[in-house]
Amino acid sequence: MAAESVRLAGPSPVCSFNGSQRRPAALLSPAPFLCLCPRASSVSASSSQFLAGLRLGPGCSWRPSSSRRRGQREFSVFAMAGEDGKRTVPLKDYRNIGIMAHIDAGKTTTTERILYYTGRNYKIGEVHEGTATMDWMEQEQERGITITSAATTTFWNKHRINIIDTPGHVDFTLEVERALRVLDSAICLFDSVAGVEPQSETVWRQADKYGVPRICFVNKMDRLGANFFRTRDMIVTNLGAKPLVIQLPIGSEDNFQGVVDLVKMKAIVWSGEELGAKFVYDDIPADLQEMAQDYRSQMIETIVDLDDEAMENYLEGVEPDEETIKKLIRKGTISSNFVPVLCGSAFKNKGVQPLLDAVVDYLPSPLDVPPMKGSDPENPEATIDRPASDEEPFAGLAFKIMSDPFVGSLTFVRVYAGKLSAGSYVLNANKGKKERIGRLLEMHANSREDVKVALAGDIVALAGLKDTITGETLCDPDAPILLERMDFPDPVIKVAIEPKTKADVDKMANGLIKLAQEDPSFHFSRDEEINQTVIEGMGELHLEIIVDRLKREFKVEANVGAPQVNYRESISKVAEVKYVHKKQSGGQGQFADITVRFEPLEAGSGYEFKSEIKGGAVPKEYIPGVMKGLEECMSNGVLAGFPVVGVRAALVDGSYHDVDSSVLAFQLAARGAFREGMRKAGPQMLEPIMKVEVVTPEDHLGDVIGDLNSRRGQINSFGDKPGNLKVVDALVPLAEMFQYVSTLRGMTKGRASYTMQLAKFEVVPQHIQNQLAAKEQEVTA
Ligand SMILES: Nc1nc2c(ncn2[C@@H]2O[C@H](COP(=O)(O)OP(=O)(O)OP(=O)(O)O)[C@@H](O)[C@H]2O)c(=O)[nH]1
Repeated sequence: MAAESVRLAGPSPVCSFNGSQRRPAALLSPAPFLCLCPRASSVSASSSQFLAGLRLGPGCSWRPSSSRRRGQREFSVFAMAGEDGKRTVPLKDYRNIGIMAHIDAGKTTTTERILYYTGRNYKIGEVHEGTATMDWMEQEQERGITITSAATTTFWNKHRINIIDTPGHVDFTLEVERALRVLDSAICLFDSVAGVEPQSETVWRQADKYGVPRICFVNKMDRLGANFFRTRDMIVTNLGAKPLVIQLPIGSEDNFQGVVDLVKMKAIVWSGEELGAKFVYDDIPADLQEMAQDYRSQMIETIVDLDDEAMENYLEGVEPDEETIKKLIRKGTISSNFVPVLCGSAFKNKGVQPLLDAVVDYLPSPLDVPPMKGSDPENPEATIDRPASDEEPFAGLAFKIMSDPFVGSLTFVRVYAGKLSAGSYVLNANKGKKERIGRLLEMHANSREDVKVALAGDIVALAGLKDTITGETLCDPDAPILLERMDFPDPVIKVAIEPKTKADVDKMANGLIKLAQEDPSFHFSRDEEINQTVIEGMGELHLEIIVDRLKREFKVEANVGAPQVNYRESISKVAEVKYVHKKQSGGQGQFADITVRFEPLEAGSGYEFKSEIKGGAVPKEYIPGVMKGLEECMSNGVLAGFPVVGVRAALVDGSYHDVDSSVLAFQLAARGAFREGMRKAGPQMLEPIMKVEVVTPEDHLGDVIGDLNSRRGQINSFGDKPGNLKVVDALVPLAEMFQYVSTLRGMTKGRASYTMQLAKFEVVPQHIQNQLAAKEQEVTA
């Protein structure tokens, strides 16, 4: 039987309740409130008994949710928008944050602590035990990795914090991309032993792209080889960022005790009791005083630069007070002048509460970031600003679709402005279609609570949408706005997949459609001629998870082929072709005459079309036919049928026939021009080249390098890591990296590890191009 206890978890106004005998008398400000009932049967009785007579403060309401956890039921009483749809937490007290880092830096572990100290969870879920709330997918729990970003909401010091925990593995980079697109700021985590790792660099650049202000948390200070200052230096050298050290570690490795808070000039020390919920402010240890003074001076010199008055006072010998220091750190963080750096050990429950304080103190609310920009769907040239306010017309972005066994599918939406009510109609501005909002749900990983209204700044899941896909805008039908679309990475690998039995055929098609709706970085296609389905994704792990989900969620047994690289085709020189499509068979004939110039574009670009037609040589109404014909061919290059990139096609001249010309005739002419033009323009195949980092004990260094060389690898640099480890940086074609994980394991007895990510596309060596082209001819013969 559960203990009869009421526990105040952390300094925020949050209570957890275990058992049903005692409860606090009042819930005075919006806060999550948990009631844990040990047996499902006692749930309704205990929750209503427990809640009866609970005094509620202004704007507070409660709603039971019923998520089942390990034989218990959990009820959360969660005050959000009041029942009347009025705001309970001012927008200035919202923080929409992401947690991002290299694989295994401790994102999920830190999020679990955040949920515990804020009272959202009544106990800490551990990644390695498969009990982390945020890693709710079976595959995540088994593998101890995050695959899909999970959203949750919690409260700290009366601030509402919406959190998205993102995956670190590069195969799931889309999840990071979409989270950054809709969040206002981020915590960037580092492993204090490894420092800034390759995937931290990638997510950092992604955050730069979206202009997301961030704070850094140097985690794992308890690990052997932990080095706060080395990580700080790597933030400068590897990320080109300006760190602002606002905490120093007290001890490290086994002796890590807490942090020096350079703003308050106090030590914060955890005794290890109550899973880190208890900590004390103390004097700075004598041996750290000089260093603390030094770092505080550096911090103050950096921040007074942002304010003339503070600078003047400082030059006259007056230090800013605590309030001014916080105000200036906030200003510099939001304007991305610097990144505050904190430290701790999430696993040993040290440093997380000050990290939450920093989120509240330094990261922006939706009011502190520039208003959302969009365009008028009727007139794409006209830009519209939609400031974060409940009074503005509703505008939100669908950033994630998740299939759900109970409600079909859930569409995650960031509300930028206005109000969204369950049962109302919104406009999908991309499709020009109205959608009805069935249910509005506030998500806590995979459990949910129904809400009636969502307001500016909220992240909610909508049930019942029919046509909306990731990246589309939902808005007030009376005030249409089109928000900027999201970018999706193109798949780099593919495998053939075949259902094992006839019964699996339809189930597989259905499963693939659902999975592709959820994940825009996953594609599939079916070639009826050779009766083959091909799935494409970001890496071996990505496709492995897709196949596993097909099996578990859609009960599809399938045979999977060997992975293959998704090559691209491009051209190396300019070529111009004239193509005449002419057919005369009885009645009306077909006539289209076009001249198209094909030009190579710079690496990394896609396909562009432009018309240089003058004097109506090709009438306007036929030009879409040319565009369509060329576009259709772009997915199927002339060498081996791979997608074509880096090409501009310019329609430069042509002629038509008054009776026999049609859009279709121009479309067919464009296809012919493509086939001829691409062959003349020096077609070539491109392959993905991966940036590979291998960390290996020194005694296996020779084997690792020899093996990389045999994979057409180009070794770029060597480095050292604590623990007598060597780091090898290399560029290797993806085609040579399949199953590398098992080779490396075998070669080094499991002591080496590696990460890789896409660096660029490069021309495939001629002999391999010939092999690929020959293979394609065999398949199509
Ligand atoms: N010693 C130590 N281990 C930690 C700390 N934080 C996390 N870990 C461990 O590191 C491993 C990875 O932690 P996660 O929280 O899953 O890391 P993650 O960044 O969410 O990983 P992905 O989502 O898979 O990228 C787990 O075994 C954790 O228990 C820490 O502060 N100290």
